[in-house]
Amino acid sequence: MDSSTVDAGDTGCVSNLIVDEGSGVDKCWSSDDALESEKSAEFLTSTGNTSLRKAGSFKNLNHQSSCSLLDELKLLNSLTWLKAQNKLPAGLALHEKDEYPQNFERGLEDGKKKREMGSESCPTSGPYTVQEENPECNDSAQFPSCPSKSVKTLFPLRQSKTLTFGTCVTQPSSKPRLPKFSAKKLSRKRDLRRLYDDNDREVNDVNQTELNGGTDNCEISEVSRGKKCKRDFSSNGFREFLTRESGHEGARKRKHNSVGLKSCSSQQVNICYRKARPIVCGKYGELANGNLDGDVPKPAKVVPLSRVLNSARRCTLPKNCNPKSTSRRELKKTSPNGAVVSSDVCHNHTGCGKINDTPMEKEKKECSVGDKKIRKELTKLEHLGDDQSEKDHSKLGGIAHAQLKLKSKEIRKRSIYELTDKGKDPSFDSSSFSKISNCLPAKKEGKLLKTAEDSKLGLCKLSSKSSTLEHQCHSDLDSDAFCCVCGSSNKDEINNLLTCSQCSIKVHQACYGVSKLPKGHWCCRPCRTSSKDIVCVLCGYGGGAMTQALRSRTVVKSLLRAWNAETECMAKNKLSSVKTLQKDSSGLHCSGYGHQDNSSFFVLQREDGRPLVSAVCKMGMSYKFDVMHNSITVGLLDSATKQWVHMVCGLWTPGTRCPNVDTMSAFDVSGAHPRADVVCCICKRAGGSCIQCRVANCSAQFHPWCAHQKGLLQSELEGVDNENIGFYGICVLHATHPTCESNHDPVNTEAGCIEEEELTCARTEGSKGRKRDGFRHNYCDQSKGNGGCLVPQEQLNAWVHINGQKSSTQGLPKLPVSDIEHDCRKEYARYKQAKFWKHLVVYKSGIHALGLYTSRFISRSEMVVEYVGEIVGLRVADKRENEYQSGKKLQYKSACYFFRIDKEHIIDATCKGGIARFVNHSCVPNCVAKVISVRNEKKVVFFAERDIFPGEEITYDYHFNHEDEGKKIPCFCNSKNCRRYLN
Ligand SMILES: C[S@@+](CC[C@H](N)C(=O)[O-])C[C@H]1O[C@@H](n2cnc3c(N)ncnc32)[C@H](O)[C@@H]1O
Repeated sequence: MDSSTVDAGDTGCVSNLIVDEGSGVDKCWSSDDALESEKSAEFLTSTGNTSLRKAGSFKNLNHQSSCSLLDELKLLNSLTWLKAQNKLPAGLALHEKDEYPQNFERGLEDGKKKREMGSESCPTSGPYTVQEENPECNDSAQFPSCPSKSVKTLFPLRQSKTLTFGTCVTQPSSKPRLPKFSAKKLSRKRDLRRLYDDNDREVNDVNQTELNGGTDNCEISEVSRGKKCKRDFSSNGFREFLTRESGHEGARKRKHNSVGLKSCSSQQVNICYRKARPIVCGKYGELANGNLDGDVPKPAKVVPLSRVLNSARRCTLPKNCNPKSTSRRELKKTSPNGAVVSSDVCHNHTGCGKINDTPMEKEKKECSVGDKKIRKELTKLEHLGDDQSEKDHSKLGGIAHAQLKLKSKEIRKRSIYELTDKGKDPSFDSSSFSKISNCLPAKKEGKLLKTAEDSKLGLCKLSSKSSTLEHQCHSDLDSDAFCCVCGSSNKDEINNLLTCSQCSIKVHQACYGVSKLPKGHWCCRPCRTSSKDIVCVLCGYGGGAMTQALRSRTVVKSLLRAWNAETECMAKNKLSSVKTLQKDSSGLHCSGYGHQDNSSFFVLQREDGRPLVSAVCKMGMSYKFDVMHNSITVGLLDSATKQWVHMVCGLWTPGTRCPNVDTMSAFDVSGAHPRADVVCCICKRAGGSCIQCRVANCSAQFHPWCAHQKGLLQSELEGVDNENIGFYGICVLHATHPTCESNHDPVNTEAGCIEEEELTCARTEGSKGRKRDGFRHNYCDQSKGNGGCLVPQEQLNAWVHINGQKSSTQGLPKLPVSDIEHDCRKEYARYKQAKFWKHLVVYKSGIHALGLYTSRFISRSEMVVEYVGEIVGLRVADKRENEYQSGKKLQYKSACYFFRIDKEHIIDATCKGGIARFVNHSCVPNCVAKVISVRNEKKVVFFAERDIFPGEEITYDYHFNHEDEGKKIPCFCNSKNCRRYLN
């Protein structure tokens, strides 16, 4: 049992402390232990990571907070001394009762004795003592980080918390008299405040414990005074100092401040009152005064949020701005000088072309400088071969070409956006589709257009516009050079973008399995084999990069069945129409039904004898005949005909395999299970292999190929060691309106819930609620039929193989890092750099007790906040949960601050945590929580699911496990589609 004392240094927040459980002995250890360099330490500090350190490793402590505390104390001490010497600076008064308390040491001694007698420690006298920055510390002996002895002589600014076996036991401070300064001399206070620099607010401990300890909540303070009061309230001395400074007026104001929602006077800019913390009482969490010692509660003086927002940085929407047109991309575009500026700054530019005020300008500068810095840092990392580096990605092939893919992704995002907007617009035509169909070879574009001519949504229609559209498609193709598989235009010497000399499609070597750069012309496989009119056996569409399909009989049959179902339908109901159509279709005649393996279909023949299969699509009430002549129909009569599959369909369709990992020259599609009755929600055609939208409860199904056209495909690294890649698709609706209610599919509801719950969720009330523990480590089983699939190992091998070959000369092989993962990390770095948490405020919530609000515009997919707290194992979490439930602290009983990050770990933000602990649940949230990995550390990060406007409360879906009646927690999210219960 190690009796090391650990210290919370840094800036007040003991975030992501890792409290592990061992063989009966809980250990606290620091994630900083894993730090390899000073730089990493800095990074962690700036990112608000744990500051716990084992005893003996305090060398690495960030002295910032202990120094600022020290400085404060020194200052007070000095003032006392100065007063004794009659040398107090002019204008500064120090009353006797405010002087440095001489009884402090006695208080310390008392406290120490008590602890020695075991009265305040955990019965098991845990081996570690965790000192929070924020809680008051009354024992300098537990402050090994304080370099100066003077700490020992300081008055009890803090109340310490002993964390033993995962238990927090509050040690009441020996409350000595605290210094009180003249109310007039606020300038001195400013000096003092300077000691508390405008540091990372998120990393401030927002511990809202101590009903009687009176720790203020820095975020609450911020509500009323914006930035001014937000700094380290870890020091009660400082608070007291400020409080008393305000003199009688402060006292008067305190009367109106009993709930403590607002601890800053609205008039006295720099004053924060020391208040009892608000607590959440009762089952539904009514706010109550934290002071339970008989004070008559006074009504809270609640400052209107509008005022808070006004006093916070101004990020108001320009009047003429259309909220819908605020995607980051667009905002960036509208920046008048063309500079890349952060979204909130750009926001002011949107439609207005001017910046409102100087702070905004400053912010803009900060942000763009921040952006630059991040970019620089990332570039540096990339050059250094960091695992996030783009170069490594590119080594792995087009799929992993994150940096430039980002560009292409953004283009896609915009395209989706435009599509959606236009989709709503009756004037929408397929031009948007053509814009994003840039991977279609010019030659084959027309083919796709033809085959999709009857679709109602998105696909180009052969109409009077068709020539224009095709022309547009072609010109898009001319200007862009994107890989047909991954969508990236990136290329490098080891992964070239090849162009087929015949059909002009472009593919990365790695995406198509071309390990050697061909000398001279290169041809794709269908062109090499002179295959004409080929269509993919999985989706029925032509165009794009294809490879051979093996064992395709079943899928072909299914496709034909789907087509034929429509034909049959027509035959039964509209036979006369068929005849009419036949007559109308020059050069065609019907050879009647064909039968093959119990499935029947029309076989139509041209006059020259070439076989055709008819397909009929509904077009309103009439039927239209669409005759196709393609590799599938030809294959009906000639079994030697080669069948083909899109690389994209091969990769994204569950059940396919790639037997030849060297060349990816073929996919075995026999494992795919197309359903003839499933209609693709993008092209509206039945048949082919569809995947389901990855959003839980969404029953939308679509062909991977159709989704690819719209940039709706996603791939992510998964598994504990990122050993798997999950392939997903998202429907247009959820890509553009993530919060939209899904089509409720009763068949898939349960599965959807399981998946969603296992994604990222707050822990349920009660440990036995962890029915389905675990983050999605392995999608193999769960994802089937739910939109996701794991790529078979062979396919992965293909990528790794080609990379391996290259990397033997070019560097270490690395698994591809998905775009999303890369983007998340990049976004995380950007967020930290720009300190975006500064725009978040804690304020009374309409949903429950306190909530987190934004005072700036946050565009969709931006990082909003990180959920920080102590990382504990399940056993510790269970123990704590019991303690919280049975303890005195009411707010712990009624609110859950646990967030499960994976099978074994939970972030407990109950006692120590960041502002994300105030994020309430909503059934229609504006954020989504994701677990991302930053330097091998798991982080829980909230990303905006849609644009969030200043003044909106931040919410996410808790995904609590379902509980039986009686244990249900009513939901007060007030959303239209509220599920009524949290669990
Ligand atoms: C992490 S806390 C959220 C912050 C909390 N409002 C506070 O003031 O500390 C989570 C708890 O808030 C409450 N809560 C959050 N969202 C809620 C909702 N939509 N309806 C009812 N209670 C909610 C639940 O008691 C839940 O256990």
